[in-house]
Amino acid sequence: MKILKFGGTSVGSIESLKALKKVVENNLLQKNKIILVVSAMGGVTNNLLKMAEEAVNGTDFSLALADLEKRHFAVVKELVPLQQQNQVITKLKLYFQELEDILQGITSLKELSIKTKDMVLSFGEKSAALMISRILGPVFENTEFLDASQIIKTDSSFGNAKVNFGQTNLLIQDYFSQHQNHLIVATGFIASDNENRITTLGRGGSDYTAAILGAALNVSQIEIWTDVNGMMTADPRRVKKAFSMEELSYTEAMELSFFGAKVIYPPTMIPAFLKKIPIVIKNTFEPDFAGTFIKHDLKPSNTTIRGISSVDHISIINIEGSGMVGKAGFSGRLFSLLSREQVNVILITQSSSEHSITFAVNPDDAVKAKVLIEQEFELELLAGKLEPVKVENNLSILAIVGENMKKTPGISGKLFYSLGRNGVNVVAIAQGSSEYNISVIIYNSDLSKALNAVHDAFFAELQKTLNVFMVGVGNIGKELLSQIKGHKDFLAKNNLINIQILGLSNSRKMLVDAEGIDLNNWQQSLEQSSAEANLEGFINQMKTLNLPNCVFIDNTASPYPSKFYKQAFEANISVVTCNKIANSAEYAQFADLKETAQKHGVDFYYETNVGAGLPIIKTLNDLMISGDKISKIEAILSGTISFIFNNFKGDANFHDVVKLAQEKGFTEPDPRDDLGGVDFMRKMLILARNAGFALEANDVKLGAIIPDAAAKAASVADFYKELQNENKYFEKLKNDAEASGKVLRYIGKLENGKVEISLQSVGADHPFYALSGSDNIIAFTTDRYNETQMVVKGPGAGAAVTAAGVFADLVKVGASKA
Ligand SMILES: NC(=O)c1ccc[n+]([C@@H]2O[C@H](COP(=O)([O-])OP(=O)(O)OC[C@H]3O[C@@H](n4cnc5c(N)ncnc54)[C@H](O)[C@@H]3O)[C@@H](O)[C@H]2O)c1
Ligand SMILES: N[C@@H](CCO)C(=O)O
Ligand code: NA
Repeated sequence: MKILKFGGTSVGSIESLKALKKVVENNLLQKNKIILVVSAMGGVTNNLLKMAEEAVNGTDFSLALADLEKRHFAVVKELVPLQQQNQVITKLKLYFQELEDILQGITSLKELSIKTKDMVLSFGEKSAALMISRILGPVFENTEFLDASQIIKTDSSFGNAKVNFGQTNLLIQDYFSQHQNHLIVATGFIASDNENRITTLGRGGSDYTAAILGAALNVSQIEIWTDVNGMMTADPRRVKKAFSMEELSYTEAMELSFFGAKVIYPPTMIPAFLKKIPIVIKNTFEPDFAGTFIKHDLKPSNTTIRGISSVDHISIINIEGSGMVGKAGFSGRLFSLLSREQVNVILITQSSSEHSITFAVNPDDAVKAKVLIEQEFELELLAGKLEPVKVENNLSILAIVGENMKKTPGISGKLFYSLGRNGVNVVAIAQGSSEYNISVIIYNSDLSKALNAVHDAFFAELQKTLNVFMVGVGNIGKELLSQIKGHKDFLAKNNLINIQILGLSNSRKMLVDAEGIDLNNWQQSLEQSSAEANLEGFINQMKTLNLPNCVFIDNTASPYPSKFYKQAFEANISVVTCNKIANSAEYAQFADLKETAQKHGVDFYYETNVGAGLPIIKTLNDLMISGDKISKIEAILSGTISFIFNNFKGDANFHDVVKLAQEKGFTEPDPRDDLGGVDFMRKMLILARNAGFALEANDVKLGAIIPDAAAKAASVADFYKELQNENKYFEKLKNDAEASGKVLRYIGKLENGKVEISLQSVGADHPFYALSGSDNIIAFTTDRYNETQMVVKGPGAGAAVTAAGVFADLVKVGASKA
């Protein structure tokens, strides 16, 4: 035998009642013996309460009452067979007449006791159960309505009555033994006291009815039919990746729903729990969903936590002072005061110095609690033994829950790492020694970010999402987006990293879409965006969305985005860039950026600043962190210039070779930066700084490659014009070198903390002689790589290799532990 309990949303409309009927039919088809427990139609309980209040205030409740009737009659007309409709409507009319009499009584007495409220509320359950029993008549002949208030007996604490189980169990067993061949549709929530006055069972009362019946009758299963797919791993309105749990223990259900999860209210399940009756949460609107099982004997789970619960709005009250230290009775006095005055304490933490106690309450109770405490401890406050009581608002609770957490080290580490890395400030912490639950109090504005970050961190079988905002979609940026598009699925599958582009900007337009930008037509979307580019606005939107695992990518050559890196770090957003400007401006800025990123536990990756995708920064960092000392770096770090010297052969024209380099995407957006040496200078400076030298740009001795007139041309067009004029000059350079069997190379050197870059002719004996295409080469001489240098060589410019380097940096952010 099974109990099927249907909540308000499952009985709230014609559609849902049709779905309910299907569920019942399916059960009967499978020859299941079932008992139904139903709530009032969705919204009816609140309407009844409102009517009662209108009645006591002397306002007119007749419209609301008429609405209530209409709602029920509409269902009857649609779902009850025609020949029985009158009979049902007559019965319902009797109920509503009785209800009206009571409401009128309330109006004349101007008094609404909890006792009367219970009576008013009972009409919601009674009308629903009566109506549903008639809807099911055609499905099963012997369908019977049961007013369960007749067999569930309680004390007289109206509003939240205590069940007298001895008496109740006998009455239940007796009733059902006499109705063995019936399909019973019972009211939830209502009961009666010894004088047969209606009582109600408090929060989650209909679930409680199901559990009471189930336990008394020793059923094999209790099904709670609702409008969601079971219990979810986190609040699905905030965490898109939340998923339904297959099963969980009673303890876990208890912990999870203590904060948040509204699917069931587990304390009501205790009768079932004591008898080890499994409870299944099912979806009336998706009956094929298997459901979430709450039971004993669970399968071994592969996750350490079962789920994350949260309470959106709480306030905390903090009491501290010397008056509390070592005072055994202090917390007793405090908490019995709060309990006596019906202030529900959600969570408590106390420091081991006993100097302070912090507890969380509903925001509605905060002021009341403060005043109560101030009265109770007036003397201590006056004597300065307690500090003034502090209330803090706009807070939330996030709790991770799971029985597997017990005796598993590393869980709190993971929790706090993911919160910390995402810049979520933890205001207070509580963990019960049962180790089933770690709760943190955080700012409400951080709750969504925190929930998503923690969900990503613990459900490792799920992908972690990187939320990316990118400025610069030119040569490099465009290629990067195409690489991401092509490789996204692979990363999701093999590295569990899901890359979402939420923001794009070029120098004209910008586009931010919190749902993610479709990479199949990003160009069109950006072009059609109504938002003009506005970097400050872009950054603000990125910060306001406050997402976890957020990354800002700068693919521009502009100094402007780098002004925002620090703000990004401060908002716990990582930065990945191929733009060299930030790291080659003043040393103080470079140092500050590195320090800020480190302080906020986020990443700052710029591998492509030097040698594009070649592992140069990484190699240098590896040498440094392993304690090696760099004594010399020699390098060719301009892909453009390499390409030019490697192709300026035979009767090639210097101007045309430079043009070709630009067309191939090797040059900077402004090729004067390459030919004038600035780009190379920046790279040497960045290397020197990463090698530990606090150098500035003007410490670099920069030798020229091109005559001044070209280097200082007012525009790119002028620059190319100048190059045409200088062809002879370059011919001569080349011929002179060739005459002595040498080639031209633009070489940078860092030695003894000094950097110089110069144009040299080198012979075949020089390691940099044989270089082709746009190759870079870098040779590190260090304490450990002394006799033979460590050399990295390969293509050091071009959209494909550069974008790949940026991409790898991005994935590195995703691969970090939180
Ligand atoms: N070409 C290479 O091989 C290579 C290698 C390593 C690093 N890089 C670096 O890559 C960066 C980009 O080079 P590119 O060739 O793609 O440049 P590009 O001119 O093709 O593209 C630059 C993009 O940035 C946008 N942009 C510029 N200023 C902006 C602003 N203030 N706000 C928003 N968007 C802005 C432009 O609209 C454009 O979309 C440069 O910093 C360059 O040094 C290039
Ligand atoms: N313009 C640069 C790109 C790589 O940073 C070069 O030619 O080396
Ligand atoms: Na590199």
